[in-house]
Amino acid sequence: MIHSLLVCIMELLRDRCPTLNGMCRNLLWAAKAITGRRQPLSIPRGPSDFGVDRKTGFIPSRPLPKLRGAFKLWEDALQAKLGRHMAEDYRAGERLTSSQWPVLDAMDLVNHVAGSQRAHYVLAYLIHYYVHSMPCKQLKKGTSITIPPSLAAPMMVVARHLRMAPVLTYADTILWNMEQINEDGPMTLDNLRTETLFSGTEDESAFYMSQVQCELLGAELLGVIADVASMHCSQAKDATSIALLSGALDRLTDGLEELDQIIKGIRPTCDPSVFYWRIRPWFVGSSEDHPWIFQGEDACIDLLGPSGGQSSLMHAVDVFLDVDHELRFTRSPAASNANRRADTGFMKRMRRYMPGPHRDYLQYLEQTPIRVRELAEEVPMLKVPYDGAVAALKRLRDSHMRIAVLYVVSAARILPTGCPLAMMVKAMEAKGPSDAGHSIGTGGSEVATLLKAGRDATRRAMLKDN
Ligand code: HEM
Repeated sequence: MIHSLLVCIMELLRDRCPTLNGMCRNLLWAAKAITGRRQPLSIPRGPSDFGVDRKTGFIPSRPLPKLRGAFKLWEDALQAKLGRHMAEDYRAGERLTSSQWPVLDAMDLVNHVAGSQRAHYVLAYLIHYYVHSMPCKQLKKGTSITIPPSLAAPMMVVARHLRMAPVLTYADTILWNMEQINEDGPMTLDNLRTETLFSGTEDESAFYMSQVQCELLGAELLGVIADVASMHCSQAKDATSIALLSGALDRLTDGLEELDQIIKGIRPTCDPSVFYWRIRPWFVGSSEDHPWIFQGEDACIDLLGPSGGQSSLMHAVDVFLDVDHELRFTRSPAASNANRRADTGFMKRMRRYMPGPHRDYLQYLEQTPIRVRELAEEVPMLKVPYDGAVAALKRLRDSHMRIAVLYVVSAARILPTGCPLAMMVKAMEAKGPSDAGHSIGTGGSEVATLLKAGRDATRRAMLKDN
């Protein structure tokens, strides 16, 4: 009885007094949990509980500190074999001697999130280096590649702890692969640089940094999304909230247009041929031709390479605008045959490569009471700003598709001469130039079909056709 009264008072306070909104919301959930009036999914939380920073978004608020003590062994290897010297090592045919290394107990790292993340990052780069610098003769089609226990065992421990795949991911290459130029300076683009490069080229750094730029800009978009997520349903249709939502959608549109400009700006700084032949081969994960085995561990399924499809930022925008990649809803214009043939589960699968808390954040956003698309269907004033944001996301996917076709499909047709890469180039040469529309991306997809399907799914979210 007292608890129910408490719930009523707090509902009243929350609706009447916006400044107490956050506090009341938390107390309400707790009170409802006690009274059983409504089963809460979890205590409501904010972005920071999921490792999302107000200023840097999914990028940590500071670069991950280097590992110390016994784990410095991995750091030193990364520094010596990879870093900016890796391309030369590769030419010299040097191999990581990790099979002679001790098997370190990574349980000592898991109490510290940044330590686990750093270990995942260092080990993932070392594992990809180990695999892709293997002498060609050992790599006949169908041969499996065994990752030695010194790399496999600690990687499995940290990957399980972080609830992400034990392989190089978007988090490793983009979110965690940076250092500050001036350590006392801010986490802004002009004070950051890439830490680890496979090819040692400026092109690779530019490829990573363009995505870092997207993620940093994305922090602002995540702020807009978080503000809407914290609104209460009963407020959603009052005049103030509609004006706020409309403003939020306009800000999202502007941000997506800026992301579009960043993607369009990649071309002068990253050469498509360098990307395709000298950078991308290092990203390849386990494949049917060369399945990876983590010595001493059960079989792993999540072992594809890094992909922009693993960017939690892009997923958050999709969730917010209710883009239906899986063709669950009947929307207009109807999905084409090519759309239906595409890998409609790709985006969902890519979530397994994200750090667990980032994936949880997406789930949290999916469960927030305000569904912007449904609201915009009901409230005429929201239709135009909602469609504007969807149109901006569609334009971004159009630009991205053009870039991906240029960098993957077209670049695959021109074989470079004298390229130093051993295993992957040989394997690619044996396969021959790709057919447009059938190039397989690092995420294992048919690139053009997949990206068109994503663009069309975005287009179908627009209300003016539905
Ligand atoms: C040279 C630059 C880029 C190239 C060559 C490129 C290439 C690709 C390719 C081939 C795919 C297909 C899936 C796969 O195989 O992994 C893909 C997917 C994706 N990429 Fe990129 N990408 C680039 C830049 C970016 C940037 C800057 C972002 C922004 C964060 C991004 C975000 C995405 C997303 C979200 C997907 C999933 C499909 C979709 O949402 O449409 N990419 N990219």
